[in-house]
Amino acid sequence: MTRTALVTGAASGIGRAIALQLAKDGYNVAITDLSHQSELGSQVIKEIESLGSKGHFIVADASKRSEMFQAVEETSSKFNGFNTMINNAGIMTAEPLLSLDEKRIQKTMDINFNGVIWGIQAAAKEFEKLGHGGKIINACSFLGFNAFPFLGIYCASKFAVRGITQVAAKELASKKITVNAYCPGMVNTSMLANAGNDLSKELGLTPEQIVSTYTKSHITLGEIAQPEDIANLVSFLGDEKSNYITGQSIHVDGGIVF
Ligand SMILES: NC(=O)c1ccc[n+]([C@@H]2O[C@H](COP(=O)([O-])OP(=O)(O)OC[C@H]3O[C@@H](n4cnc5c(N)ncnc54)[C@H](O)[C@@H]3O)[C@@H](O)[C@H]2O)c1
Repeated sequence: MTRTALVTGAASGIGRAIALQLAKDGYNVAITDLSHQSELGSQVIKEIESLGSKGHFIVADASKRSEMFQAVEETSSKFNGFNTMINNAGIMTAEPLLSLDEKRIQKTMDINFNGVIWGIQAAAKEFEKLGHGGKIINACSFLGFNAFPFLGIYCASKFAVRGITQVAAKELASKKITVNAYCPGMVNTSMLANAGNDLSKELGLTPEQIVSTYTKSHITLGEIAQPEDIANLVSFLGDEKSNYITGQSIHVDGGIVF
């Protein structure tokens, strides 16, 4: 039977690469993103279809519980099944700790952390309704293990994703659901470009200098990742070859050493 996946925040970046990889793997792929990304989302669906798979774009805000439940239900009914949930949507927040305000903390946690919880809840309930287990895969980061100055709330949100991934794996094991996370390092997406711009003033370096300095000093393989590098790990975590892996937050970062 054809497997079905839902990937959140997949109109661009790592989510798009995951959606395309899963299409190559033969999945039906639904993707979500925010309404202003609809055009890009529709393009991703065309790319999925050109790979011979079925795609479906859903406008849904990952930080809204009801929209995540609706997106999962829509995916399941559209493709008559549902096996794999990828909680990918996330935002970067660069701000000195001492000037972080409630709004920025709330927004970052709402998307990066609460969004993962809504995705876990919605997927687990749907798997249960369908009478089988499934796979849940969350976006963490090397910053779910390491502190980086001026990225405090982003780091905290990713430490939290790592924690909830372990808890969810324990709570959902009896339902035959595995829960894991991918932890990219620096990946060539708009998020990295924006982070470079935002950190430029704080670190006194140009965005290009930030990336090249940290690449040289911290990345064993000496280069940043492409989104496809992350998608390859997610492809494995979605496959039955990874059935005995759960609760893990797995590095895919070119060997980042802090
Ligand atoms: N790029 C990196 O270097 C890097 C490193 C480690 C972890 N990550 C994580 O990987 C994930 C993807 O990152 P990326 O680099 O592709 O980011 P990106 O900014 O390039 O793309 C993120 C996508 O998510 C969408 N999105 C944002 N908020 C959303 C919301 N509330 N609901 C639905 N969609 C939303 C955006 O519109 C965009 O299409 C994120 O969780 C990020 O924290 C990225």
